[in-house]
Amino acid sequence: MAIKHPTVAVSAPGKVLLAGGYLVLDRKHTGLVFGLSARINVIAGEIHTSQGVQLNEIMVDSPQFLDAQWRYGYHLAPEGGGIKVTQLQVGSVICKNSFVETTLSYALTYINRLKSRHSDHSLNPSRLIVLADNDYYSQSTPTNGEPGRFSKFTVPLSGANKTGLGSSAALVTSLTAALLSHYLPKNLFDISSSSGKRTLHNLAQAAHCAAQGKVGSGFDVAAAVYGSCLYRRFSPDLLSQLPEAGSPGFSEKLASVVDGVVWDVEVQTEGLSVPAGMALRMCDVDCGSQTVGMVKKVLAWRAKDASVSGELWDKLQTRNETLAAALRDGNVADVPAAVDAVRELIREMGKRSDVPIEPESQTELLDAVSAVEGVYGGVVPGAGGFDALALLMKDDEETKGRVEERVAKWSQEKDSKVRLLDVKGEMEGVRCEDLDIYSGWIQ
Ligand SMILES: Nc1ncnc2c1ncn2[C@@H]1O[C@H](COP(=O)(O)OP(=O)(O)OP(=O)(O)O)[C@@H](O)[C@H]1O
Ligand SMILES: C[C@@](O)(CCOP(=O)(O)O)CC(=O)O
Repeated sequence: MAIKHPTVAVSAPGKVLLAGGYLVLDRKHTGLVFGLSARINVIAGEIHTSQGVQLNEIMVDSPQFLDAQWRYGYHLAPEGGGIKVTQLQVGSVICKNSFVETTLSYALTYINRLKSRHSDHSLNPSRLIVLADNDYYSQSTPTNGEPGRFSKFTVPLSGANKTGLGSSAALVTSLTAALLSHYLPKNLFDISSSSGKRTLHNLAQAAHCAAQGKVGSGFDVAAAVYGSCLYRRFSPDLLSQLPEAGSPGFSEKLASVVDGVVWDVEVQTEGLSVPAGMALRMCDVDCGSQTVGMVKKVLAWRAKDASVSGELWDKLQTRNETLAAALRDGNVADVPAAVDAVRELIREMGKRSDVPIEPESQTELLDAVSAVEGVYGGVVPGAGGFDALALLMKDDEETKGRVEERVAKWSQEKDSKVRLLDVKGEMEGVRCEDLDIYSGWIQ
């Protein structure tokens, strides 16, 4: 008899790298990573088929967007290749979602291996629904009617302008967590336990790297699993022996990477927080400019000018740690100077590598917003560039109002669109959710 799998919902937060961009790519250094209140939610349930109908299908829906349904058939690949998923054509066009597809192959392969070791070979069809908080996409993206927590957009996912909050990492993490929670009994996977989080982290990192076609530092997946933390990356070699999903031996190698080896990643959730009464908030800057290849260029400079760049990175690491300590220890008065000290070296790194990490327009904007009463300072987060700011400010409506006014004035004067998002820094990582939150979205 087929086992009934429960309908479950999980959510994982977005991220911001407040300090440690580029440095965090090197295990020698750490990053100040914050989880965000904007979450990607995934609800997993069974597909009920008519009696006698046998189908192996997984359906993933992102009902906030047009044409955002991805359907896959699945089968056991030969020679230990694990579960191979193949996208099914719905209608006349086939629209791919590599993050969804790769996550399904990775998670289902892992689940199937664990289940068969416990003499349970059922991998029933399932349906997954993805719901993303509104701040992941720019307001310029048209919506249908009054936006609730989950807006309905009038465009496909590819037409929505992202705000850079790490949607792919939060998606891969919550999709993996939803699949594990749906298919596995609690004694084999429990999202609230530390071993459950470790399994989820390792599996989601592997799937995310495969889907994006490169091994980054992984701070975004760590934020999605663990929330805010001081982060030291894993050695990239850990993932280098993994063959392509579906190829011979994939299943065993994946299990060994997830459970068989000790990861050298360090995630200190006690290492980072914001003082009571302070909030970390984000601004979306929509000025139409784009910078590609920033990481490549900074790393090329790091290698070429090793002694100068090494000294600069060490100094910046110390300043980042000073900022983390001021925040963690609640030394509010020390925060503005600590932020400025970090920014000074970020600008130097930008100048020396010839990369617009904190370009002049962002320097001006940061200085203008930092002068607003109640703002302790701000940075260009992550890789930097033109499109976002992270601000540390008083967590009250008056300060929020003043910042909104300042950025509105800036937008008018400079002909660029700057907007304070609703999202805030949050400590908690992945979690189970009550199904009630999603009424209207799940039938
Ligand atoms: N709501 C969603 N439903 C389904 N897939 C999604 C959703 N949101 C994001 N994705 C997947 O994540 C991809 C976007 O990932 P990408 O790494 O480009 O952006 P990001 O993670 O938001 O950006 P950044 O790393 O700059 O923060 C989409 O192409 C899609 O595959
Ligand atoms: C430049 C880098 O250190 C940070 C990129 O951060 P973001 O995607 O700009 O938030 C790259 C990485 O850590 O993978």
